[in-house]
Amino acid sequence: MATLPESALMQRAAAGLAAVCARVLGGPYGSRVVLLVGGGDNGGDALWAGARLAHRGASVDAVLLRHDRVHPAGLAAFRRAGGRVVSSADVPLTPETQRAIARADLVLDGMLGIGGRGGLRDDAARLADAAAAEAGLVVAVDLPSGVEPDTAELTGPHVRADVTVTFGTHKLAILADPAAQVAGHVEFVDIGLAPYLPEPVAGMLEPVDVAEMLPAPERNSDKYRRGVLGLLAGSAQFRGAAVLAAGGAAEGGAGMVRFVGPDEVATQVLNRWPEVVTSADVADTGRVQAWAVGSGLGDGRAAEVAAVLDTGLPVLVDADGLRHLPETLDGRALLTPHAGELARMMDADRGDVEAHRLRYVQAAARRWNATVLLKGSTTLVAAPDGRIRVNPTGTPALATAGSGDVLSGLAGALLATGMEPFDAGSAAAYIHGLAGQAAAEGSGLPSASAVLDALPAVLAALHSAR
Ligand SMILES: NC(=O)C1=CN([C@@H]2O[C@H](COP(=O)(O)OP(=O)(O)OC[C@H]3O[C@@H](n4cnc5c(N)ncnc54)[C@H](O)[C@@H]3O)[C@@H](O)[C@H]2O)[C@@H](O)CC1
Ligand SMILES: [K+]
Repeated sequence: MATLPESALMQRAAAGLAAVCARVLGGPYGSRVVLLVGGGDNGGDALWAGARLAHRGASVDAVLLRHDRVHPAGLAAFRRAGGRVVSSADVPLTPETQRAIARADLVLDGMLGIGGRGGLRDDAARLADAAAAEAGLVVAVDLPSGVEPDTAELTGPHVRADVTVTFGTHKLAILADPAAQVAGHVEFVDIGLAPYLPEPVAGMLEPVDVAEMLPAPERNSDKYRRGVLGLLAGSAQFRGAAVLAAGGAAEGGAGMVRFVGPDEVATQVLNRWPEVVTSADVADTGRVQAWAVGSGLGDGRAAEVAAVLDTGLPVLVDADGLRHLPETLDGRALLTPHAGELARMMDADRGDVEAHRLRYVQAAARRWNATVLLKGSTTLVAAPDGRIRVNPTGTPALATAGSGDVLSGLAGALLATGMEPFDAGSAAAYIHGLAGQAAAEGSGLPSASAVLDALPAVLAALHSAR
């Protein structure tokens, strides 16, 4: 801001914001727009964008949260463009403002942005409710007002947006749950901040990042170059888990899978994946480069999990395997709990974990000195050194039995190629999410087997993105 004329950044933000609004309205001419305007620069963005929409023929009303604190230049521009203020001093929610919201094609939420803390209060909360209940589209300016910008938590009343237009850089609150769940579709407006931004607190992979992480299939590849995975999964009770995890590894590019388990499970794995080699004991398994343990293991089997952890190889621990973790690990493990499993590991309440996903995943990574991948609608991956990645792919349709087993085999296969656990976990979550999306396109609510079937095409597309 110091290098630019006054309000230059706000003008860039408002121009991008107005363009998105115009697009979602299908053209602003003749549409009704209501601005909810807070006292800070977030409100200023809304007023400047409202002025642009009014210039293009929209009928724009503004509800000011506080008449004594409003962006002065933004308000002046809004009035010059023909915009009307429909609230009266310090009474934002009147029958008139309520009517305006109910009639609006689009409500632009400019109450709070990155300066907001602690949720919406009183009138602001009631305006958010009115917009959610009655308005057409709700477009949030920068962030849905009331969410916690830096922790992605919901600590009080907040806006529920259909679209969020964010400026300059992505904020955690629009990437990570629970806050991301109220952001709707996210549009990014570049206002030229990139050279000035500090190191990011979290990363998000793009297709080319994942493609570059994957080992290139080489002509002279032998199975050890592609990675050999040891798999300790499944039980008499949960045989399918072993079949799906083996499939995740086999379809995920493993050079070979060495399965350990009781005969009745091994038979079923072999029926589906004849390329798998089986043995009855961890000690009898031939050479492997990484292990995946835990999917469908059931209770017990602690000694086998301990034997795997003792090998000193990179190990992925999933599901029931997470019951048998030692006090600490050696930094080479990848733990893949869902919120319920993480709650049990941390002796916490599941609801508390869901409300503070970022905090818990980082705490677990520190506590076990391991990379922790927390599954869920937005998967988070935390390294013990504090790095965080948020996974952008996936679909709610992935919340299906066996989907986690596929992920564990796939992530294990990537570990076996020599990728560090942080990369293996985040790349696997990315690929698994894409496979879920592809499978959902086919059938709406795909089974875990359908996700598995989608893996080869997704991997082939990523390889060609290099
Ligand atoms: N910083 C930048 O480079 C840019 C910022 N822009 C906009 O400016 C916004 C940030 O503006 P501000 O820093 O003025 O802050 P906000 O507009 O987010 O919030 C205004 C003020 O409200 C108060 N407040 C905090 N929590 C509250 C609560 N729960 N209830 C009521 N009041 C509360 C605080 O004093 C805060 O400073 C961004 O989100 C973005 O929309 C854009 O104009 C583009 C450039
Ligand atoms: K906002």
